[in-house]
Amino acid sequence: MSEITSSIPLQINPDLQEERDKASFNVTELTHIIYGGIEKTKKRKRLEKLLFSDPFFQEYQNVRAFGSRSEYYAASVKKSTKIFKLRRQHKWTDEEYETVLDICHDDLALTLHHTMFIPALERLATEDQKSKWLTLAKQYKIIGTYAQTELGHGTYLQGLETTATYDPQTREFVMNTPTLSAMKWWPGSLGKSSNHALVLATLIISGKKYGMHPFLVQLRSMDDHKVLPGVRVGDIGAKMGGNSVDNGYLILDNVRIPRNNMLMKNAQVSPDGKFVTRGPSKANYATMMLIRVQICTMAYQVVSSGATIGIRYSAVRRQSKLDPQDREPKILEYQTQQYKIFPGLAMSYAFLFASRSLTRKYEEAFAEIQRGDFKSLPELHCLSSGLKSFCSEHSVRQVEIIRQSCGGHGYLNAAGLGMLVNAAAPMITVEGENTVMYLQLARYILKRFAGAMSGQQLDGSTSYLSMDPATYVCPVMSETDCRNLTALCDIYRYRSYMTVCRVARQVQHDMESDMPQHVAINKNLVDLVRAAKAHSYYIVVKDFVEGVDALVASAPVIKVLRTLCCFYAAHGIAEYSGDFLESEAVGLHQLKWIKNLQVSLLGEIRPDAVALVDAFDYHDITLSSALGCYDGNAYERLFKSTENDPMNKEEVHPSYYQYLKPFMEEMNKSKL
Ligand SMILES: CCCCCCCC/C=C\CCCCCCCCCCCCC/C=C/C(=O)SCCNC(=O)CCNC(=O)[C@H](O)C(C)(C)COP(=O)(O)OP(=O)(O)OC[C@H]1O[C@@H](n2cnc3c(N)ncnc32)[C@H](O)[C@@H]1OP(=O)(O)O
Ligand SMILES: Cc1cc2nc3c(=O)[nH]c(=O)nc-3n(C[C@H](O)[C@H](O)[C@H](O)COP(=O)(O)OP(=O)(O)OC[C@H]3O[C@@H](n4cnc5c(N)ncnc54)[C@H](O)[C@@H]3O)c2cc1C
Repeated sequence: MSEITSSIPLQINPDLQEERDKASFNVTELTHIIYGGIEKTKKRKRLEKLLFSDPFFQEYQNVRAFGSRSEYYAASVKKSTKIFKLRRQHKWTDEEYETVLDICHDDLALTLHHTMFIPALERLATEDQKSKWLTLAKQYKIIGTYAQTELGHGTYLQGLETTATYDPQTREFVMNTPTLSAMKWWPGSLGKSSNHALVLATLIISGKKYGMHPFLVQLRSMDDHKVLPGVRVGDIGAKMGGNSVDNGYLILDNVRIPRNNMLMKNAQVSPDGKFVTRGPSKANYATMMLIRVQICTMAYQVVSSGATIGIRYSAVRRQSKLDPQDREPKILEYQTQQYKIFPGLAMSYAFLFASRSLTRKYEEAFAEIQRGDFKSLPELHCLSSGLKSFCSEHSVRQVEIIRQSCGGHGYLNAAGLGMLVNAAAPMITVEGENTVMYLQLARYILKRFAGAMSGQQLDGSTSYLSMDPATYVCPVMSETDCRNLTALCDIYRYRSYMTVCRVARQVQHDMESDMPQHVAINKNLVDLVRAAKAHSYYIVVKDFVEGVDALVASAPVIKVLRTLCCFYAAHGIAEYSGDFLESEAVGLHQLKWIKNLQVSLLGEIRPDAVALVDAFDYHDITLSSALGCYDGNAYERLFKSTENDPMNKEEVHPSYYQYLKPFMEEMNKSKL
């Protein structure tokens, strides 16, 4: 009788325990640093316990893995309502609620209500409107979404075709999506869940257009959820990932809403149809900026989740031979495996520090904006656009590399990596497609560079553009200098400077050659994006170096983070060596030393790899991965996961009786 069972051993896989025993630092200390202190770690643990003591969260994993789209959506609505109820019951603060979203990896059907609808009301509504709509939204008496993108336009907001035409006779707006391409298309939680939507539409008064403004539109009856007259709404179909969310379409046909349903914090329409605006013209774009900042944090969560799975699995998987006399090694011993996974590990910590720094800047600027001071807005818009693009692009790419590094098992849903890649992929597109956002940053950098050239003293993230390039000497003079974090940061800064300088001069040259500005810009778009990427890379490295330098922690924790930071910077130089050489930020000697360092750091990180991902402290249910579980019993968990597979419900699948049996009978009878 076979001894193979699907029970999970109670003990930790010894291969994983061995890794934990040899860590050079205290994992709990690093966990507290990651979560902002011991109290926050404790609070998160309390919330995890509260959530995951409910068996529903375990069952939810099965529906997600094996249910139909409709079952998955229904389970996710249930999950959303459970969490909303708990939020009210326990009077969670916004911060506690954010923590719950992180713990759940946020695949909530009703996610848009909290991530965009409420923040948009907070930013775009007047105090009077807030006391009505925001209160209702926070009490879940209305459920809403943010409906901006249309079938024909997502990026180019001036091209949006939805109209809100003011009728002074009735003091109402008449909402229309007049063409096929005007229908709203994509908004999350729109198709089936929301009964209200914040619709972004072009305001028209007496035939004149006044730009894009937000309008609160009721879509469904509050009694029976039926769609209201003049409204057509539905789900846009299955996606690559994120299928718990009902991204929807919306057609509006002469839907009338009261004048007060235009959110009027930034612009007002008086009862007699006078338009008045205050603040900058882009004030209505505020919600998008908030989410761009949050996407950087999500990118950290995505890549750190991927690194946790990849590293734990690589520590328990044994394959092939290194020493012919020895047993098969853990695949984590292979230098190539480290080379595939450790960049994601280092990136996790880089993005942790960068997203923290960006969030702090956002909060400071937001407080100023609330006081009517908009001076930080352009810098924040460009910084958040660049970092949103950089962090999403790099994290999604890195998690896919980690998925591949797990061999065949990485391809199984039970590994959790495919789902992670597919769920995270839209970070590249949402809240401004990455190329477009990089170009927003490039436009800002070019202006700042021109300012610096004309003698302006720059401040903020672009202050380095006033440097005198003639004073630059590569700060790496010897192989040991390569470990100097400030020197590595200087190399990134100079590479960015030169990349910006080159494209700025090229654009200027093209325009002086009588090329129209838009032609000159389009001719240089690739290099403009390159400049924005170089600037973003510099900012991330700088934030990482400064974050580690400012840390108050034990020597072993600082040492391991400095090693990771050094690896992150060295790896980037090696990976984009062409750019660094071309900009003369490094010479061939320095490049060789840095590449040597990059590879030798793999061996230095290796003994702490498991401890460094343990420090992220992800709950098994959060990670949702047979390969990445804390106990390292990957094979048992893979086998266990097959129990829930509906394919294994019956010994003989119904398709046998329907198709295979008659086919076999026919074949057996055949004389051919
Ligand atoms: C959701 C929570 C999740 C939590 C996760 C927790 C854990 C996760 C871990 C693991 C699990 C895996 C899952 C991962 C999660 C992945 C989830 C992904 C889904 C998230 C769902 C999000 C919902 C998405 C919502 C949306 O997408 S809403 C729609 C967003 N749309 C856009 O962003 C449109 C982009 N376009 C624009 O912003 C603009 O049109 C433009 C391109 C910037 C140009 O603007 P335009 O007005 O047309 O241009 P100009 O007139 O030329 O003006 C330019 C001028 O304005 C300045 N400007 C532009 N924008 C701003 C601004 N926002 N603020 C300030 N200034 C601005 C610009 O700089 C120019 O200035 P100058 O003229 O001075 O140069
Ligand atoms: C999962 C998901 C959830 C979403 N949720 C919401 C939501 O809740 N609410 C909402 O309103 N929207 C939502 N969206 C829509 C999203 O905001 C848009 O898809 C996004 O802004 C990109 O716009 P687009 O689709 O028009 O892309 P396009 O602009 O059509 O991009 C296509 C290509 O054209 C290029 N391009 C476009 N313009 C330029 C330019 N000026 N210069 C150079 N290249 C350019 C882009 O780089 C890209 O390669 C969601 C989308 C997804 C995928």
